[in-house]
Amino acid sequence: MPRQIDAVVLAGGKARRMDGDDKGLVLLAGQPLIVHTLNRLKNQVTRILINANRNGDRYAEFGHQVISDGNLDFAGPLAGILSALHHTSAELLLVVPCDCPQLPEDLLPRLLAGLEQENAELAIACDAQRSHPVVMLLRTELKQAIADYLSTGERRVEHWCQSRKLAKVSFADKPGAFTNLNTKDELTQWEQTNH
Ligand SMILES: Nc1nc2c(ncn2[C@@H]2O[C@H](COP(=O)(O)OP(=O)(O)OP(=O)(O)O)[C@@H](O)[C@H]2O)c(=O)[nH]1
Repeated sequence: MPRQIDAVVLAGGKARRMDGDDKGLVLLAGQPLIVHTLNRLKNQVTRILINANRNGDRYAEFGHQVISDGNLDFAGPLAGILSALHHTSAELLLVVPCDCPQLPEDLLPRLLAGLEQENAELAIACDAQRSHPVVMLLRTELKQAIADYLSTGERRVEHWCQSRKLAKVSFADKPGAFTNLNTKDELTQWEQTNH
């Protein structure tokens, strides 16, 4: 039987560098930023959750279930991942941020291949420069481990990833695939380069 894999798009941050505007909803080339990300994901998984801590009604218009961090509001991306793990019965969860408009369309199969080859608990994406720990595929059985980590007051997603059996999957052949947009200037620059 094929594996069930759900995805969560993290849009639950404070977006301070975006002047506090809700990052998933800022417009890029005429569409909310998260729509670019959703378009990259929609052919890769059957079910997508959107994790957002404000403007839930707006996010619901995109046609996917919206979840918040609950009582862990704004505790960082791991809190969003934990919330998604509470809302899935899938075996694996694909995690992406809302601000990466050029995510690879073969993200899932490549992360899955890396995870299986190394019999890892989670696989994170890397490019030629660095790792991107909020672009990951993880086994949902890690839910308790994340809850335990957060309950100690720790928040660091990369630190947590390093503490588990981790596969790093290279996308060095796709420069710019994980370009993320954090400021209004970066949105403008991206529009000028890509349109
Ligand atoms: N659920 C949830 N997601 C978060 C939280 N903080 C960051 N994220 C998400 O994690 C991804 C990377 O976040 P950053 O860009 O580092 O943080 P940000 O809050 O969005 O932006 P800055 O405040 O400008 O750093 C984005 O998709 C965020 O929406 C949080 O507290 N909860």
